[in-house]
Amino acid sequence: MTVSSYNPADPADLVVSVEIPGAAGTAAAVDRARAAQRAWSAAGAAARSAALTHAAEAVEAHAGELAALAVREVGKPLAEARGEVARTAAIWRYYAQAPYAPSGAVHEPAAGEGLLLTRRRPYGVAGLITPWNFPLAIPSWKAAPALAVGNTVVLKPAPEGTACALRLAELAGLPEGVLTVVPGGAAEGAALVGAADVVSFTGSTAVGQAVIAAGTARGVPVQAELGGLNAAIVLPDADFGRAAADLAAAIAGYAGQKCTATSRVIAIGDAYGPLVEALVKALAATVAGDPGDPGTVCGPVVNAAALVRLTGAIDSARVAGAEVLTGGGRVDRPGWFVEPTLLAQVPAGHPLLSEEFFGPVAVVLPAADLDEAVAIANSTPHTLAASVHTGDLDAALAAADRLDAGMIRVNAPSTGVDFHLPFGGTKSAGHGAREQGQAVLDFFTASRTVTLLPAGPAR
Ligand SMILES: NC(=O)C1=CN([C@@H]2O[C@H](COP(=O)(O)OP(=O)(O)OC[C@H]3O[C@@H](n4cnc5c(N)ncnc54)[C@H](OP(=O)(O)O)[C@@H]3O)[C@@H](O)[C@H]2O)C=CC1
Ligand SMILES: O=C(O)CCC(=O)C(=O)O
Repeated sequence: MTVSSYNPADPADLVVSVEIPGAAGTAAAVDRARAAQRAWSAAGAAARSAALTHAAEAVEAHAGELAALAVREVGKPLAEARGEVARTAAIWRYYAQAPYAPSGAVHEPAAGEGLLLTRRRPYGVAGLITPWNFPLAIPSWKAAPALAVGNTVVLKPAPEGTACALRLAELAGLPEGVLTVVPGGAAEGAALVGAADVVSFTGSTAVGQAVIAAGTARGVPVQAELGGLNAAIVLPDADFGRAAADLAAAIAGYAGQKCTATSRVIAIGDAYGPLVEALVKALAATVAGDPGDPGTVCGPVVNAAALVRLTGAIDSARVAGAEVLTGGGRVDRPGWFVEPTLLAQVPAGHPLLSEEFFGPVAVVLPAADLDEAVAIANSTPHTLAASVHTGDLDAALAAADRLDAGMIRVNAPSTGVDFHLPFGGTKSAGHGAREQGQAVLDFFTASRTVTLLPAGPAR
């Protein structure tokens, strides 16, 4: 059996087709990773740091090639693909410092002599299941911290991002068994969850819940970053031109295929009219088309199924009485392209208001005041990211305090978060420890408490 990926802008272009190992082959890859783990952990901080630095340098040295591969394999517009490559190198460099970070603390005993130590130890093999939308950065922000603290890694990328993951691992050039890519689909993913010592997943809510259940039943730690139904709140005092530019980027950048993309725009009071006018203009002016063109903002969606799902949702909303303010159809060119789209008056109960669609499509909703806007934003289990647009810092902080979203950006697109801070959502948007930053180093290690008493005869 094989897995293949195709160019979303030119579906006749087969990017890669590789053999997949099946469940047994995946379990064998985990065994090999487990055999390599002791030496990797024992190699010491300097060796692991040097290996991660080498990975960063290799990514930088092949930046143009990797960006072109992301354009071709997942349809990421060139400017964003270049940004993702730079972010990928920065992630490996950032975690190259982690092996030198303190791995615990020293405490005084509650009574008597001795020493109490806490020490973080690697679990063994980290099983990583990654999506196609950040085919270089997400594998890196899971693998680099897992490796830094002494785990070895088996990575199962989404089929659509297979070539990117394979090339990334090749360039990283880590010792045999330390970073293994297992191409494949659900069988390989499930086998990895069934064998790894710690599991990190990013993808859809439905698959994530299956991964959480399977990993938790085995008693291994599971971290899952799942879908978002992200809200942007615009107050009447906002600069509508600036807010519209930020929102258009968050709705249509990379065709809305980011878990942090904005899909609900909530305009408070008098903001509604001018904001809608500015946003329609900004979305209509968004450059949609060839992802290889450096000026393109909105490329194709990832595959034919995504195209059908998105155009079907827009059509069904229209039939149910929604108004299409801009876009609403396919971009007139071969490939899987959807126009940047804004809808108003989407009736309550329509799936666009409750499900992650992962496309360049948003709905605009009115709210009487900040209380109502926050209530609308929080009225979903998929609370990952949010943005607030206002010149009133007090209002922004009040909103940030009350929004359920795990990541809130003020006067900025909801997308584009920093890699050195905790990343994740609340409710159904996330499970387990946060990704990224220093927080994830705890996730990839188990704490040991060690009590040391003086040797010799009892005193
Ligand atoms: N939060 C985010 O960043 C992302 C969210 N998504 C959301 O998910 C939707 C579907 O995208 P998709 O890429 O198919 O993501 P999925 O979550 O459906 O799949 C992710 C990966 O998990 C594999 N898998 C399927 N079943 C299992 C299982 N039981 N155990 C372990 N692994 C399994 C899939 O294999 P196979 O492909 O063979 O099913 C795939 O490789 C998108 O439209 C979007 O809404 C997608 C990407 C990122
Ligand atoms: O918006 C970002 O910077 C990151 C988005 C992301 O991690 C995702 O879509 O999975």
